[in-house]
Amino acid sequence: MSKPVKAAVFGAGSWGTAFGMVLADAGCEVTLWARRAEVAEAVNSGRTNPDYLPGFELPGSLRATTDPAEAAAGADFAVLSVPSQTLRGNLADWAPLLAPGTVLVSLMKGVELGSAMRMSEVVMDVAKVPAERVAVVTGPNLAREIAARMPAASVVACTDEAVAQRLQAACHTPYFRPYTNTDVVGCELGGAVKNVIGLAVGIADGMGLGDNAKGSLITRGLAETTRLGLTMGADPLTFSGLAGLGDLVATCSSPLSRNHTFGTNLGKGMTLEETIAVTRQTAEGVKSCESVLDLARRHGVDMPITETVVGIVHEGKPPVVALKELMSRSAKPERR
Ligand SMILES: NC(=O)c1ccc[n+]([C@@H]2O[C@H](COP(=O)([O-])OP(=O)(O)OC[C@H]3O[C@@H](n4cnc5c(N)ncnc54)[C@H](O)[C@@H]3O)[C@@H](O)[C@H]2O)c1
Ligand SMILES: O=P(O)(O)OC[C@H](O)CO
Repeated sequence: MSKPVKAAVFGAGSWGTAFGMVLADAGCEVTLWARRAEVAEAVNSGRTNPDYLPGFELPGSLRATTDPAEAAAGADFAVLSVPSQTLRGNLADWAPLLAPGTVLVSLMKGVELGSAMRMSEVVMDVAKVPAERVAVVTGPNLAREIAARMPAASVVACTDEAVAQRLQAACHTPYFRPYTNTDVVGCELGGAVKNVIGLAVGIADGMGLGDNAKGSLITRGLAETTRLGLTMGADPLTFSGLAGLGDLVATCSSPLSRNHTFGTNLGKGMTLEETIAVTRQTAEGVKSCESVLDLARRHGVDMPITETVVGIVHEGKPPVVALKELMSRSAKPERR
């Protein structure tokens, strides 16, 4: 009998815990690193994570620890699931603990502020590993639905298809269907920009702008994501797949999305401070809208919806003013 695949999941928030369940259900030996002892204790003795996934029973084979060395020991995959803006600092501590063959897997959907790096680039930079040792999991994967073992498809991306296939096998369950993709750039951009578009759609929903506005924002959001992706060397077909359209649809239509909900609260008239105060989990688009816009400007790409979101979230622009500006941009052909 072959020995079970070992996975370390760093980050016991909603997605780290839910993806840890997926890996455990797929037959992996999973150790979850939690920042707080009470979270590790709840996972180990109560099989729950009440702070992030209340009401879900975790598999007995999912163990937790606060010791990163214990989690990292012998891991085939080191799965990273912390907020994008803290990854660099966290990974600097964890990378020395990993064995030379460990594949680093990013679950994160953000772009680093300041450097405008995608998460796989931050991983390569900090852990000093080549692209073939870094994989990305992305797609329409709302953590609470996955934790309820509701059906979902996903994308496992790595420049080395054999590595993507190994990870695919390690996380394939009857309810979680991962597809491989070698377009890491496109997959990561799809995940990061959909959070920004999710904010925009949430704002529109909060303002009561209707479903035509929602459809228009999703479609034009995908257009600006694709424009950026093409300039950065991504495969345009990635954006009509799970990492692009699939994730946009899930995020922009679900009350479970933190980005969508954050936007809805802003659109209803809450201030930024009030919205932050009621948001208990990571809404990546709030910070990444600025780094995505930075990335777009570095590549000379026009991203009007992203720019509008930055205006509302970071520059105090009232949503009604931002809407007027967006709608009064000069007329143009759809495909340019
Ligand atoms: N929740 C989802 O449905 C979902 C699905 C797909 C992808 N993602 C992505 O996964 C990533 C993680 O999101 P999440 O939903 O698990 O977030 P979360 O807010 O639920 O959990 C974040 C985790 O990171 C930890 N953390 C926060 N600051 C930290 C720090 N400075 N150092 C170390 N740990 C820290 C928290 O304790 C928590 O365990 C994000 O990039 C998100 O976009 C989330
Ligand atoms: O809750 P959100 O907005 O971070 O979205 C979660 C996932 O990325 C959906 O695929």
